[in-house]
Amino acid sequence: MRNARLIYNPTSGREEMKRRLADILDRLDGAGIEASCHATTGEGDATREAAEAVERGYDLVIAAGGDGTLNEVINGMAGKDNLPPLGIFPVGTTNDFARALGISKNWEEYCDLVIRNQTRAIDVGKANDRYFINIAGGGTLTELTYEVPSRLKTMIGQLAYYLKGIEKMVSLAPQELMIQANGHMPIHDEFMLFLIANSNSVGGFEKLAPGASIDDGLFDVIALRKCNLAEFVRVATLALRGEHVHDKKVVHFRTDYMEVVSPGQVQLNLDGEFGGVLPGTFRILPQHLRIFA
Ligand SMILES: Nc1ncnc2c1ncn2[C@@H]1O[C@H](COP(=O)(O)OP(=O)(O)OP(=O)(O)O)[C@@H](O)[C@H]1O
Repeated sequence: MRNARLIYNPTSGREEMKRRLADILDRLDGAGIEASCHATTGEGDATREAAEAVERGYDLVIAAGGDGTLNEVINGMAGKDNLPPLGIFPVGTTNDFARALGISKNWEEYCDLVIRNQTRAIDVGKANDRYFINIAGGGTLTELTYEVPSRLKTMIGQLAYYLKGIEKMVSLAPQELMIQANGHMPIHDEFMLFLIANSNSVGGFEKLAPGASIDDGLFDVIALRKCNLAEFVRVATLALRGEHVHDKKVVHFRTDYMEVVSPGQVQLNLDGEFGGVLPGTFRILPQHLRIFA
């Protein structure tokens, strides 16, 4: 018998977990996995529960929700020793990470994968004292992720960001950044945004970090230098096809550690959530977490 802790957000997406819960528990139980459940009540709850689940020595943890819930669960688990593997039921409005890992939305198939104990180890990013799995970003343009309405994202995916980006560019000021990365010369310039990608699925833009791999022990860093609206439209259009990385306005490199500072106030975005402000140190924890996938 394996014991599991299932942490789910009852409000995620179309409240799917409320309908599915009994069936999921049944299927796991039938295969010798006894799961106890916790329905989250609000912000921060999933983090506390996940940390406790690790401390109490559960054999596995399952997070059910959207990227917000998953980010909270990862923040409760990462950094600890003897981590149990993590399962993900992607029932949120945005499920970028599950998409990046090819995790099935079919709950029966996914239960069977958990039952078979089929896992892969993935890198986890650490930004100052917080963790992320998809992406860390900074610069005014990254605020897009808060501004594009969920419904629009679901309907038209990456096009929603593209359109909002163009709309926002009109009022945007670049920010001065100093970037120091392991294995690279320091860079000091004005940037519209910088992205530190761990996976290649970012807000529906699957080609934003086209070469990023979730288990290579490296971040793919993409930064857009100061540019005007016409240049932005060119780069954004190239980004739809993953060809922006060769543009002269784009800085692209791989690293396992970097520091970013700015004389201005630059907000950080971690997996789509507000993540504090610069200065930031970004470190990769290679293959830190096993995921059922
Ligand atoms: N019971 C609850 N009621 C309201 N909010 C909650 C509850 N439990 C958790 N939350 C919060 O809801 C946030 C979003 O959840 P999640 O990502 O699972 O859903 P989602 O449907 O994908 O949402 P989003 O519209 O943000 O993509 C979480 O970060 C969490 O802080």
